[in-house]
Amino acid sequence: MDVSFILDSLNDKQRDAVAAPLQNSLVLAGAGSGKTRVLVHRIAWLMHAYELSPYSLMAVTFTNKAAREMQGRIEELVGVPPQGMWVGTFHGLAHRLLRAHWRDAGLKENFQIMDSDDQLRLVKRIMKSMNIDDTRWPPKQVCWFINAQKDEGRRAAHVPDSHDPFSKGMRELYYHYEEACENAGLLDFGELLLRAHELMLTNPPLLRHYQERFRHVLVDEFQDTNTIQYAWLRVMVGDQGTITAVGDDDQSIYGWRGAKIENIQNFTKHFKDVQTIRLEQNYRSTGHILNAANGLIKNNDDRLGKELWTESGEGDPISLYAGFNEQDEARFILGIIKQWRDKGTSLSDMAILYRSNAQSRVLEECLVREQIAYRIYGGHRFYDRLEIKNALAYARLALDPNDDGAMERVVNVPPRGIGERSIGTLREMARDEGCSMWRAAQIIVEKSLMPARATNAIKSFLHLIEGLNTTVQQPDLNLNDIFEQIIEEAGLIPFHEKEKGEKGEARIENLKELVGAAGGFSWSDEDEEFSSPLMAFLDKAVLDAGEAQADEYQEAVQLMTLHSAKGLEFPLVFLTGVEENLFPSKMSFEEPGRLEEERRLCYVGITRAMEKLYITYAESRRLFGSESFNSPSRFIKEIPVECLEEVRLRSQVSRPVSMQRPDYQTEKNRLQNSTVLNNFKAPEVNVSMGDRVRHPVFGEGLVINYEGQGPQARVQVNFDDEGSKWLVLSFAKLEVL
Ligand SMILES: Nc1ncnc2c1ncn2[C@@H]1O[C@H](COP(=O)(O)OP(=O)(O)OP(=O)(O)O)[C@@H](O)[C@H]1O
Ligand SMILES: [Mg+2]
Repeated sequence: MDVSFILDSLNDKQRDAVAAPLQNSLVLAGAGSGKTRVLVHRIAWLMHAYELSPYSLMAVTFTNKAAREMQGRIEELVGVPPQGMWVGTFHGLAHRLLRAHWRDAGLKENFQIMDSDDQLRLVKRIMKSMNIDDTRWPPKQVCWFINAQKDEGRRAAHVPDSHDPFSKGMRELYYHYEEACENAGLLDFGELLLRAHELMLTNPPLLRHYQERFRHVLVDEFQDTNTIQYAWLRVMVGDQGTITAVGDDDQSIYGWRGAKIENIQNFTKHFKDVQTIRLEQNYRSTGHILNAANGLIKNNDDRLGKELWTESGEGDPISLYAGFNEQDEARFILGIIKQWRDKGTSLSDMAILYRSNAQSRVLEECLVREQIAYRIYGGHRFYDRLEIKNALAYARLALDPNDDGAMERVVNVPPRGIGERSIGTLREMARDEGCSMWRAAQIIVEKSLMPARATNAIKSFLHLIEGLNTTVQQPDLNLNDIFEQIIEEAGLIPFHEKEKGEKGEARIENLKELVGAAGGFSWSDEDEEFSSPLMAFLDKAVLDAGEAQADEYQEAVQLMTLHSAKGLEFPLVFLTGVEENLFPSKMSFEEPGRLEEERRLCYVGITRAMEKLYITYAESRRLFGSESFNSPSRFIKEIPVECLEEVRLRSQVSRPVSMQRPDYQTEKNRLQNSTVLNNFKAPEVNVSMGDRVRHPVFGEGLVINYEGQGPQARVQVNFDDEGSKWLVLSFAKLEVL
């Protein structure tokens, strides 16, 4: 068979990697140099040139979206889908193993996966039942501790004993947490990996089976594997199998979550006869974008060292925009998006990237106002929304009434007269009897242990869930019918109808969307390890959170954090909020090495852009409920100046790219000359953006923002002594200076 078509569209080095013998190899290369492309072609090559069955291949990607993309690209290349091949994230693959071998893994058949929100609730519950002071041991920190241990492959019993009371307390809580998870059949994300690793170590025949099956394992984004993931890879590959890993040390951005860059160095020691290949030609971005990325990352020490080059010409310089505040930044971005859209660029080819999820709100509001479709990755994701989680909790209870987490969530949602006191009694009883809250509720009803009203309320809840339990067991009901019944019988629609305004409406729409998503869920033969489609759907909702929204293929601007942008590319990219304290984040100043990780994150951001990159920052920003004035990020200064061009909406004022805070007079000119901002003039009181004003109490300040119309009109003034305040214009008695 002629297999040259697999190599045709590759450069020499990429070919070396793709057509290498069946051996261990490591491809180390910068962004956009074709690492992921090499993996796809390598898979095709193994199937065609070496006639390996897809069944004997496993590929690990970083997100579910990347896994789907990889499958699509293989199919495009070879004409048929790679059936039988395992492609997924570490979590997804571990989960698959555990569902298939739940008994060997020491799990309950209907074990449930917890997301971080469920995990936090569980920790809080445990701490409450132990009467532990959550100011001394903040529950979030407890979760953090537990997850960090799991990332390192440590169970509570493996955590070294310590004299320090804090560590001792943490270890103790970890023990109780493990026990609670075990009893309730709950697995957090870290547990999936840890358990899958243990499953292999403790079950030699099973391990042999998988080692014989997977002749070759492929890993993308290898630089971000943590200890337990790497250990699992090593076990799965064993002595017989081989592995291809591709990665870029300059894009290691998950150190804060336990990723170990040392895995790259250890790779050549742990695997035999590793062929190392470096790729240096970048096919993604223009020269200016690439030079900016190279210039920035040079400031990091301890790099494996590589320089990217491109044949694609210099392209447009990177545009730098100094927003007056976050509103202005968003307005500017929207302006550019509309220009590109009107010139014919698809909205899906545009991405807005930010450092932290909270930054998306202002951007989203602006997009909504302008009626531009957008899709948000991460943040408040579809399956994370309150109303969706409630409906899913009902479904979980219907499958397994002993799921305490689900029970706590919905036992009184909608309110049905089971108040905090009753729930407390249920909780206590469950603890004393060593049973689930469901069982405790049954006992209370059987023995009438509570006042009649409370008992009746609990009785009707039991009745409701038993009914749902029958529903989910009907073999001829589709998933969407099941969710329709759940929503109907639990009374979720009338509950949200009572909520005022748009919020309730949006929640009802989301519930309908859930029914739609359930209807569109396909349960393929690949999922044979699930005992029911509902269970497969519930797991997917946790693991796939946000990545598989119904509108995935609709044209929409893509919004995401820099962390979720890894591996992706877009013709037009906005890198926003590039300010000191935000990016690099304030936290990164405290821990050694973190600043370098932030710089790598910036490198990831810049290298997502193919044709055009905008970098924006705001001189004042309201975020996390307070106002701050940050200078432009040091990263901007590290970009070679010839790659940058400052955008001047404010034509008369010339401002070099500088790190200085602007003085007020220049600011005033700048604002008043700004085409964007001058559309906002207070109608009744004669105050304009950029005016110096005096307030009888707060003193002098500068008008920096404006909202609303008529009597509701408000201005934001940055007072010299009192900081920033929002004032209602009609009351504020401002005097323009
Ligand atoms: N030899 C080639 N000829 C043409 N285009 C190529 C070639 N190699 C890679 N590309 C294209 O360059 C872009 C970047 O490739 P790819 O995403 O595989 O890079 P990467 O190294 O995985 O990047 P990242 O580090 O960001 O994950 C893609 O659009 C890819 O199709
Ligand atoms: Mg890639």
